Amino acid sequence: MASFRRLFTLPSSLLRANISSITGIREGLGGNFRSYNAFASTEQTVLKLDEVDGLVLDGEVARIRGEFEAAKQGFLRIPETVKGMPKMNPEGIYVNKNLRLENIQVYGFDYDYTLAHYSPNLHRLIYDLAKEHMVNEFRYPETCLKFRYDQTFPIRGLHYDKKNGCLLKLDFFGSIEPDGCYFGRRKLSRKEIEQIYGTRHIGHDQARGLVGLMDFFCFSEACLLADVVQHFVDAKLEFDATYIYEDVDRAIQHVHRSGLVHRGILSDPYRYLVKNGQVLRFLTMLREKGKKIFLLTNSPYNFVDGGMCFMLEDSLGYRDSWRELFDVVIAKANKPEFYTSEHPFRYYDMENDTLAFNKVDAFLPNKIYYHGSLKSFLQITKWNGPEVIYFGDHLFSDLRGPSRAGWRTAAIIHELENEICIQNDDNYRFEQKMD
Ligand SMILES: Nc1nc2c(ncn2[C@@H]2O[C@H](COP(=O)(O)O)[C@@H](O)[C@H]2O)c(=O)[nH]1
Ligand SMILES: [Mg+2]
Repeated sequence: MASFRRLFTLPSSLLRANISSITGIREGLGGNFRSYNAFASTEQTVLKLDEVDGLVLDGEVARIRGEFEAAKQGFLRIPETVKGMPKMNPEGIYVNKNLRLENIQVYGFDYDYTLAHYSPNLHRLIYDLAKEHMVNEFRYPETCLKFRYDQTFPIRGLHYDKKNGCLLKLDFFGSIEPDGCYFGRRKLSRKEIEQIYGTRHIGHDQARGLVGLMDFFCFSEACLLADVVQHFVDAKLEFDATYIYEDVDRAIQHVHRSGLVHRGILSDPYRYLVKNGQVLRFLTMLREKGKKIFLLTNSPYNFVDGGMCFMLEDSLGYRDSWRELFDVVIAKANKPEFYTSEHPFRYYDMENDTLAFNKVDAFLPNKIYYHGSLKSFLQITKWNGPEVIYFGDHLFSDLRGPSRAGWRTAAIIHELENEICIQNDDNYRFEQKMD
């Protein structure tokens, strides 16, 4: 209805006339117009107006009808123009720089949220594990166990303000979005935002107290931060927003570093992992075209192996064959430091779950390597920056670091699919047209 209203820019006099007339008719004619919708049935309303003696003068009715017809014609013209605008493919690949794929000889992939995709159940798992850790290890009140992950709450790219305890959505220029400031689970009004921050713009000093929650894994953290703040607010207890951040962050780190989350995912892969047959088709096609392929992930090997076997089990011949798709597999790479450090690679012994001590000066097929650095990677592979493209989801770990190294990058932006669907929707397009 909102879009219809916007599109249908009736002159205010007409609107006023209609609304008051409808009221009059309702009162006067009892139930005749009970199901009236002020906008959907405007024409009907106007047609009836001149039949109601004494309510509106004939001249006024003619004027209203004229204005209505003009507005209606304007409305009818718009779809034709808008219809001509091409719709975008939500599953498409979009470029912001020219890229000749024939010049790309090497394809690199991140693992989590790039090759492997997860259901929202994963956020719930991380949230629950971290919450339990805070209660069991940091002695947060047992009532915190009642917290439930709310998948409608977080989005990517929020900032937590360690000084004030607010979650912020900043725009491109570093200003707080009007609807984008939450204290606990409560959205703050513009006035409240101004009381805390002075203006909507975040200055240098304030920015120092912000921590970015940049990737998909951070959804759980954002929600848990908000819920813990809300807990203290509800309990009318004083709290330090920095300590809340530190506790939540430590709990989240524990969940990842201890491998709790990885074991949780592999214990019930159907619940967490999303199978996608196109991945294998794409990798196979690259191999057939003679491209080199590498996997560079921060995840531990066993976790990646379990996930890849699960995702490709229906299409691959035998269990371990996914590794044959890759020329090089690097796990626990410690991105983004990988791009700037000088760490050597270590050979990972899959059988014994141990790391070898000897120097790595070649990548052998079907072997796994840990840690390392971009510098060693380039020395060993001799792959040139511009002939490499790296696919990833994380702004710093997968996009900024590699770009600085001269690689081409491809960002996996899940949100775009939904954004494009919204932008393709006629309601949205009509609204834009009228603004
Ligand atoms: N220690 C932390 N590990 C984290 C955190 N968030 C995610 N992760 C882990 O990183 C990898 C992501 O790997 P990639 O394939 O996308 O490079 C995955 O194993 C996560 O469990 C964190 O905040 N701290
Ligand atoms: Mg990733």
